[in-house]
Amino acid sequence: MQILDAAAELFAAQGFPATSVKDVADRVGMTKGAVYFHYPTKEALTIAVVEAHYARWPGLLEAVQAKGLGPMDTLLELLDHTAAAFQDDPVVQAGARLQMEQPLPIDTMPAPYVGWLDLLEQLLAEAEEAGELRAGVSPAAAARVLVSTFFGTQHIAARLDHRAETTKRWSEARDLLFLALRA
Ligand SMILES: CCC[C@@H]1OCC(CO)=C1C(=O)O
Repeated sequence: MQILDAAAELFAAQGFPATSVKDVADRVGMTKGAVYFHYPTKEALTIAVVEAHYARWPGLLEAVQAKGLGPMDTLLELLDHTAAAFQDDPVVQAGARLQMEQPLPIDTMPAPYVGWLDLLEQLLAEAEEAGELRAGVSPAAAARVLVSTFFGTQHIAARLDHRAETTKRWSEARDLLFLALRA
């Protein structure tokens, strides 16, 4: 197991305060010194986990775009796979929990939400170009609604059922939202 994966599992399960570098070292079967060789501080390891959370999305987007779907279906498929990642991927789960806990100075952590706001606005603008977005719907406003809804859905899933129902909860929100978004 990689150090980052072990840290993600611990951060996802018990959060930043309750997780020590020693816990990570024990989980990955290394000494603390070996972990510190790769990540000089707990804070550096924390930032690396949050960065790894965001690094998941470009590859997922590429995989979905390779299916050659229309823009609106690409958007829908991307968010469905993202919901599955929040349900099953400890790195994604750890990044989300760390962004909620904000254990480090705000300017040392990646900015939350902005990557998704930009990407979804771009995909919705492509949908508008293709005549797939309901007339009068602003891609920027729709992106904000989608990000807020997705964030809230994954957060509630985390608090109410340890993320076991994330994809089910997202599909409920998705079905209603896309009724309003599709032309
Ligand atoms: C896609 C909704 C936004 C997403 O949900 C949890 C979280 C963690 O902060 C996110 C982010 O920062 O982009």
